[in-house]
This record gives sequence, C-alpha cells and structure tokens, in this order.
Amino acid sequence: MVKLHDLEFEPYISEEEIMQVIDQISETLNKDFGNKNPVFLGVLNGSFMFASEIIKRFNSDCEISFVKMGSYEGTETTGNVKTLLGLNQDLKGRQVILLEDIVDTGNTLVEIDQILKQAEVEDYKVVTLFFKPDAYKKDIPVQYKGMDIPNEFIVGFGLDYDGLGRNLTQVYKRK
Ligand SMILES: O=P(O)(O)OC[C@H]1O[C@H](OP(=O)(O)OP(=O)(O)O)[C@H](O)[C@@H]1O
Ligand SMILES: Nc1nc2[nH]cnc2c(=O)[nH]1
Repeated sequence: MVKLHDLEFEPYISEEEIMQVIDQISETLNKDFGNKNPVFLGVLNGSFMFASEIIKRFNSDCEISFVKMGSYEGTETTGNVKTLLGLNQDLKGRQVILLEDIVDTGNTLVEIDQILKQAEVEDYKVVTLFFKPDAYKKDIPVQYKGMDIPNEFIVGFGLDYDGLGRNLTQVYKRK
C-alpha cells in the first residue's frame, strides 16, 4: 500500500508484467518501423518512463522528441487539454510514433492529432502502455495497446496523483 497526499493506493500491475508488455510492444515496433527512421514523440510528463523503455529496445535508426500536455487535476480530467510545450522539431513528411503512458478519455489524443496534422507528418501511429476501453470516446485509432484496464484511476510508472507517484516502478490503483 502507498499513500499519496490524501489517498491510499494498492498494488495493481507488477513491474514484471509491465516489462513483459513493453517487450511485446517493442518486438512489434522493431518489425513495423525497423527501416523507417521514425520519430518517437513522447507525451510528457507521464510517458517519460515508458518512452525510455521503448526507445532502449528499438534497434534501428530513430529520433526522439517530446511534447508536454496536461489536463488532469487530482484524479479527474478537466476536459481542457493544454499544450504546455509544443513541437520543437520539423516533422513534415516524417513517420511519427506517439508514445503515451495511458489513453483514457482520448481528450489528449484529439489535441495531439491536430498538432500532428498541422505539422504535416506523413503518418503517425499511437502506442500506449495502458488503455481504458470503457472511457475512450473518440474516433482516433490507437494501433498499439499494451494493456486494457478498467476505468479506475492508477498511479506509478510515470503516472501521478497531483504530482506524486511517478517514480513508483509498478502500478497501483485506488484502494
Ligand atoms: O485520454 P485522456 O483522458 O486525455 O488522458 C490521458 C492523458 O492523461 C495523462 O496526462 P495528464 O494530463 O495527467 O498530464 P501528465 O502526463 O503531466 O500527468 C496521461 O499522461 C495522458 O497524456
Ligand atoms: N495518474 C493517472 N493519470 C491519468 N490520466 C488519464 N487517466 C489517468 C489515470 O488513470 N491515472
């Protein structure tokens, strides 16, 4: 059990399970993008740990960039996704692999979709470690999903509750 601010969280997904899922995703990404010199685009803050593990396992040429988006306060989305740090690299004509720690309502994805279309990328695919099928209400395809999870608030492995918990190496859910 861990306590973050006022809330208690219990162990939910082990580090071992997370690494197995990351190995599987990486195998597919190596097959699908091996000779394409893709740009991995991580969505900060939450994706930093996942992005690091994926990029370490990619065996061919690639580039790495980040954007920083934010919309959650406490355990709820505000519904208002802010671009806190935008693209700082020309992605025109590039193959982009978007790296998300979690796709929940899809609000963040909709915002990034606009950013990538405006940047005139050749194509982009979405990779997410966690996906909440019961919460996702958007049409943007999510091609690579590590793990489907129920509609519950989780922390750890990059995901926070009001700033705390990102450093936890496994995932916890609300008790
Ligand atoms: O599908 P959605 O409902 O939009 O939720 C997904 C987003 O929520 C989290 O980011 P958050 O806004 O909490 O910012 P953070 O990554 O800095 O924690 C997470 O990292 C995703 O980017
Ligand atoms: N920490 C955290 N951030 C999120 N952003 C969207 N869904 C979640 C969640 O379940 N936990």
